[in-house]
Amino acid sequence: MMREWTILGAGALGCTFAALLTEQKRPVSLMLSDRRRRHFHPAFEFIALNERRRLVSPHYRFAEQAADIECLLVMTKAYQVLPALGSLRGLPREVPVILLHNGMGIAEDVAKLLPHNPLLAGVTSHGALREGNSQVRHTGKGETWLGPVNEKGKAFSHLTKPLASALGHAGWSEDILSLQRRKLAINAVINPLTACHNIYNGQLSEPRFADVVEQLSQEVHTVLSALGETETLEQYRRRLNSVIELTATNYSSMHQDLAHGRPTEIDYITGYLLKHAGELPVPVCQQLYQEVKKHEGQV
Ligand SMILES: NC(=O)C1=CN([C@@H]2O[C@H](COP(=O)(O)OP(=O)(O)OC[C@H]3O[C@@H](n4cnc5c(N)ncnc54)[C@H](OP(=O)(O)O)[C@@H]3O)[C@@H](O)[C@H]2O)C=CC1
Ligand SMILES: CC(C)(CO)C(=O)C(=O)O
Repeated sequence: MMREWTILGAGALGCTFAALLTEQKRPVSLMLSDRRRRHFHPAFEFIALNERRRLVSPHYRFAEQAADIECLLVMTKAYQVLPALGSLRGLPREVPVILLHNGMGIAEDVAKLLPHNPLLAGVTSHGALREGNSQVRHTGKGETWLGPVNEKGKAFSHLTKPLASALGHAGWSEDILSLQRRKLAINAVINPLTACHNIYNGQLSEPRFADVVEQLSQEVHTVLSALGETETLEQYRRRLNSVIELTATNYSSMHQDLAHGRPTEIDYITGYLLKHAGELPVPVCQQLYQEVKKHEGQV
């Protein structure tokens, strides 16, 4: 039986996944927030990497239709995950729930909220941008990894198959926590620095940022190592530099969030590190956290 994918969070990434899944004739529905109830477009325009444009018309659902969900991909911002899932009364307990947001620390609360559901997490390096109310651009193709958060989640590795054919790549990792930490390690340097200094990612390679990038990388690496991460500082530095190079002309998501007056995901990136630092000194993380919070408060 072909399972219908329900995507909770019809934003840049959610619409991009919906467009790529429908292209493979996979049944998809987009679950919209309450505020869209009165004004949603029946279709959105998807601009593919090759500039080809097409209209995508998935099924639309609202929270009260949670009982019909077969497989749930959660693609809201990190701070929206718990309120969004909390409104899904009647979600069947056998439905797998896959969390695809940036940052960490939410899966633990979701496990308490939905103790019976198979719970999975994922990381993706696809890029997507909203260009208007009903227009979404796919900006970069990347890898997507899923893995189990709880015991029941372990039975769902087969979900990577339809995702791989739609997205170009999807893999399964029993240690998804490690992949999330590695993504967080990148975001914890690039995102707050680019947001606070109002620069694009590539500018972090300029000599004026060398010291702060180095100090911040060491702090991030120390905290994540204490949490069990095995990547060496040297391997991490190389990975970070390569992401800075590959995304040199991008504005990071945190930069864009601040620039558009939206809340950021800082609590689940730098905030997660601060929460787990214990006695470890993390002065640069602390300072950047406060600075981003201050900017958020001003918007
Ligand atoms: N965009 C990208 O390139 C990438 C994003 N990510 C991560 O993926 C996540 C999503 O990012 P992105 O798509 O850019 O974010 P967006 O802000 O574009 O999308 C989030 C969507 O979630 C919706 N939403 C919020 N609350 C609810 C709710 N209660 N019920 C239903 N829908 C809800 C919002 O709806 P509304 O507009 O109505 O408020 C919005 O459409 C983030 O964690 C991001 O860091 C990861 C890799 C790449
Ligand atoms: C990798 C990076 C930093 C690319 O901009 C990103 O994931 C983000 O902006 O959130």
